[in-house]
Amino acid sequence: MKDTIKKVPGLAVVLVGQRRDSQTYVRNKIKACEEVGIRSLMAELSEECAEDEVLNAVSEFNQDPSVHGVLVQLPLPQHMDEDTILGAVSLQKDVDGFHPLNMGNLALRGREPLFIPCAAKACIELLLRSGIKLKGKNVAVIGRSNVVGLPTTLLLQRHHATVSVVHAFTNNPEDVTRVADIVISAAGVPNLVRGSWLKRGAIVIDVGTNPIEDPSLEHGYYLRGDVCYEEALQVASAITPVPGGVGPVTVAMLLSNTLDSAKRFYGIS
Ligand SMILES: NC(=O)C1=CN([C@@H]2O[C@H](COP(=O)(O)OP(=O)(O)OC[C@H]3O[C@@H](n4cnc5c(N)ncnc54)[C@H](OP(=O)(O)O)[C@@H]3O)[C@@H](O)[C@H]2O)C=CC1
Ligand SMILES: Nc1nc(=O)c2c([nH]1)NC[C@@H]1CN(c3ccc(C(=O)N[C@@H](CCC(=O)O)C(=O)O)cc3)C=[N+]21
Repeated sequence: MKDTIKKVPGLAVVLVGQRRDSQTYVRNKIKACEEVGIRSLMAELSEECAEDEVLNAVSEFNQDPSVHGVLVQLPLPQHMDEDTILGAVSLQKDVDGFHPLNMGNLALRGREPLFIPCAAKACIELLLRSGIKLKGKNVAVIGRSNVVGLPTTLLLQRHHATVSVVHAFTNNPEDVTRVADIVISAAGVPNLVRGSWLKRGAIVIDVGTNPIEDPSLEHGYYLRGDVCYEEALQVASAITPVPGGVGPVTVAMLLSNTLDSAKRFYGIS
């Protein structure tokens, strides 16, 4: 009996600062952990704290044998070096997949990362579970960040899709998206993707989760995706909404990565 109690998966979250959207996302992650029986721990640090305090929190979680996943919620305050902090997370506990070695292994053929970043994994999972084949498909990915765009592109290529990447300096992005079978948007710009940007029958995955301030609401904001949903709905054959689309699946992927990590730790296949 004691043995089973010991084998509970554990996720530790480091949250720096008071951003309301980050607090909500972290709360969602912790609530999801509770629902499935993953133990969650949290270190909350102030916006003004020193980088060393964040590194100390990460280091403590790295060494805690009851913790199998360590996640540093992004964005970090401006005065902190994201690379240093993400690189300090134990490779074996990097359930976000943002450690440079995990990202490098995702990019290199013949190598397997220990963890795949959750939002990228969510996009692929949504497509595959909907019966959509990726091999040979033309996919436009809007965004090339380390968090979403880049790992999504790398993962799509692993599934043999032909990927075109659109970013802030792309001229006429609609010319790229209009020939795509699948459009995945992760730009962080509300209503960027219009109906006219899409080929008829295209499949649209909207990763954008953009808080729009509205003081009259309880949380002080509501969420909008990157895609003009009403317009896209007229053209697309399938589309994910915001909220209630990629976000909750991203959280599910985090739980899945944490479980995989705990199994690896305990030697369970
Ligand atoms: N649903 C979920 O689970 C998750 C949602 N998100 C959401 O996804 C969005 C993107 O997040 P993240 O990648 O961290 O954001 P970043 O700001 O780090 O990256 C945005 C990317 O989009 C590109 N971009 C910005 N504006 C435009 C534009 N007008 N046209 C084309 N490309 C543009 C940027 O290009 P350049 O590189 O040239 O600057 C950059 O590559 C956000 O709304 C975020 O909240 C993020 C993580 C998980
Ligand atoms: N280290 C790190 N890892 C991340 O994975 C990470 C991050 N930092 N920083 C910010 C982005 C954003 N992100 C979301 C996760 C869940 C929802 C989510 O659950 N959204 C719900 C609703 C949210 C709400 O209730 O307001 C939905 O879309 O339906 C959204 C966005 C993870 N990110």
